[in-house]
Amino acid sequence: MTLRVRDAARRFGSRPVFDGLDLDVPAGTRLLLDGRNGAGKTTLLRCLAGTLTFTAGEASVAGHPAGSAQARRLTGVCLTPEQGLYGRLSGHDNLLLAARLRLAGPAARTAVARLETELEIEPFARVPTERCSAGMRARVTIARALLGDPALLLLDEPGRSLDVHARALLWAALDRRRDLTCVLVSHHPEDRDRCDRALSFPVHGER
Ligand SMILES: Nc1ncnc2c1ncn2[C@@H]1O[C@H](COP(=O)(O)OP(=O)(O)OP(=O)(O)O)[C@@H](O)[C@H]1O
Repeated sequence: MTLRVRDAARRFGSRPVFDGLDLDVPAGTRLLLDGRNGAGKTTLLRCLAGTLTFTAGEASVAGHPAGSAQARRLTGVCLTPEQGLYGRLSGHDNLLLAARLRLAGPAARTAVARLETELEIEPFARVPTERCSAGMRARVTIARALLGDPALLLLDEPGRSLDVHARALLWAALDRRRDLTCVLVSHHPEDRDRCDRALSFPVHGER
């Protein structure tokens, strides 16, 4: 089981966002999170990525507690597609920097080159990301999340800034990685058909 969540809850102050959440997501499954604005989708992704903790309950990635070093190594994260990049560095250098945290020198360069080709980043790969458009930065951020062949990919509205062609590139990249477990937030109706399951927010388990 790539992702397992047990009786998980998150609240902000006294306000519950979700509770009683149980999930079992096998390898290769695509799980869509949907629901209205503010319902808690991003909060769950952040808890799974380990940048936020659950108030109660627990989650694991391939048996490792979410947020642990082992789980983070297995998790590709793209929570803010246009952000989280070093603006003065090019997309290529951002990718290389991230790749070197996961892979040895030559393997890092090879992985970056492959993803630049796959997501057609080469035309703008050497431009500082602060001078790139939102869609260009989103493509670099998605490539960064795919570095090192993660077991779990967390995507928060990846199509927000992508044009039709870039959206097709993203889905083709996911199709090529059939063992990759993907949890994504999307408000695009066609993305529902590309996923195996959906979880609708708000989520409040049985009490
Ligand atoms: N750091 C925070 N402090 C307090 N409340 C927060 C914090 N982060 C999120 N919230 C609240 O938690 C709720 C869920 O937010 P979240 O971002 O998870 O929603 P979402 O389903 O992803 O929404 P959207 O579709 O608009 O992206 C919202 O009411 C939001 O105001």
